[in-house]
Amino acid sequence: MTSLAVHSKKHKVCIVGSGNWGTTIAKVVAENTNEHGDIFEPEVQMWVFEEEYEIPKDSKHASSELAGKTQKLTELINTLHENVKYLPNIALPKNIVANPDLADAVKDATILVFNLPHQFIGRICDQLKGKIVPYARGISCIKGLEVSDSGCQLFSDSIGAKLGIYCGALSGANIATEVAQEKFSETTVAYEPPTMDSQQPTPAGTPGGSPHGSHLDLTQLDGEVKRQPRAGGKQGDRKQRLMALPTEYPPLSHKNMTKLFHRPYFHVHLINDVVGVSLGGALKNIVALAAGFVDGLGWGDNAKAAVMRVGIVEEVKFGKTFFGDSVRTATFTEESCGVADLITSCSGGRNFRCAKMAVQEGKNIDDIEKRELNGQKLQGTSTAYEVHSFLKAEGKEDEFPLFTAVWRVLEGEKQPHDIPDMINTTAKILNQMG
Ligand SMILES: NC(=O)c1ccc[n+]([C@@H]2O[C@H](COP(=O)([O-])OP(=O)(O)OC[C@H]3O[C@@H](n4cnc5c(N)ncnc54)[C@H](O)[C@@H]3O)[C@@H](O)[C@H]2O)c1
Ligand SMILES: O=P(O)(O)OC[C@H](O)CO
Repeated sequence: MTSLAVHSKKHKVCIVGSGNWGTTIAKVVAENTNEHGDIFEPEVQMWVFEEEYEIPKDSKHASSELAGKTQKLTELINTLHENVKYLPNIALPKNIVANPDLADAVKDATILVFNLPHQFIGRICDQLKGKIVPYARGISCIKGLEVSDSGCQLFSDSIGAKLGIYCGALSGANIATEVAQEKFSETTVAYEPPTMDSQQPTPAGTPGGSPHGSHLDLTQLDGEVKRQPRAGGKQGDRKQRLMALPTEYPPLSHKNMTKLFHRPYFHVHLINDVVGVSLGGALKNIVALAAGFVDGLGWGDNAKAAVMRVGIVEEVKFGKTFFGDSVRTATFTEESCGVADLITSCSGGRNFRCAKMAVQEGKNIDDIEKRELNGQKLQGTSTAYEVHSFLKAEGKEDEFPLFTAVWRVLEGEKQPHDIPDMINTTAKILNQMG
């Protein structure tokens, strides 16, 4: 059944963040807002943490009148239609507007896409309070976890709680530069629109939409998709208090959210397991460090496969232990945000590459990060510390030997060649057998 409703307003999108992935997602979204002018305003605001930047002498823009002295990054992006610092050599659609003023960038935006290194999001949310449209909806592309004295939270949950909005998650096997070059990849989006957002009727024969966590058929996406509240029920409870999207706007149904992110080269699978999507993206960064450590020793593919195997087991166990049974194992094994992201991250990701170089050169990984990444940020090192402090507080360090091993190596307590011993469950079993 198709709704014939005509909506007088269109959704305005703001990307909060403009790094390597932030700019790539801005490109994806801006291509789609141009194509779907019936749902979205074409212009996409991209908030930029302003900085001065000088175009390098080997850049194709070296002869530009902007070259030769430092310029504001926003001016460079808006003039050259390229993020010369964080996504060089990728042409950006002209409907992306780089904006250094956070409050101005989010003004009137009904869709907020959060995409910045996880260590900065708390402060950004503080600045956003009271500045956003109260019925805005969010998507977090952040790969990390918020660990505090009160426990461990998904960023989609903490953003939602701080801003009083519904926030879903997007994560997948997505090395930004490859996506920006329009090489084929897949991603996973967890988005459960609050009931009130789905103003179009549920298609006949699909009461309540698709089953929890399964792929969704695009032809059936106009209706609401229901999910059991997960352990703790925070999202479920909060959703009841959300402000309804005014009927002047097209519904933010699964179908319209898919139209925002899906490209011929970037395939979106919508599922309901926001916990699995978020944990896969956050925890694989720790595993990628372990893969880099053993590869840096020259131990070859079998060693890397071993830490990846243990890593995915610990990812699922972390979900089940701390977020309850509503986390689906299949999210880790079948979706792009699970094992596929683990594979790509342990092959060509920044965490993997920097960890490998650190071992090969006998240097500190933080120094390698500064030398190699030109301002981009590793997420695995801080996540390893954050997850360790959470596991320690829970008394469960021993139950996650790989996550703990990575922290020990980063701390200098252990060496990369100690990793096999630290994840050796056979030795433990033999000990127990006497
Ligand atoms: N790069 C990738 O390939 C990729 C792919 C998928 C997901 N992700 C995830 O997306 C998120 C964003 O990563 P990214 O690659 O866009 O970032 P990045 O690693 O390129 O980090 C640089 C960004 O951080 C910003 N920044 C620096 N200091 C800041 C501050 N004090 N406050 C606010 N911003 C500041 C910079 O302005 C720049 O925009 C991360 O969680 C990452 O794990 C990255
Ligand atoms: O480069 P990394 O290690 O931050 O990983 C990038 C993406 O998350 C891969 O999906």
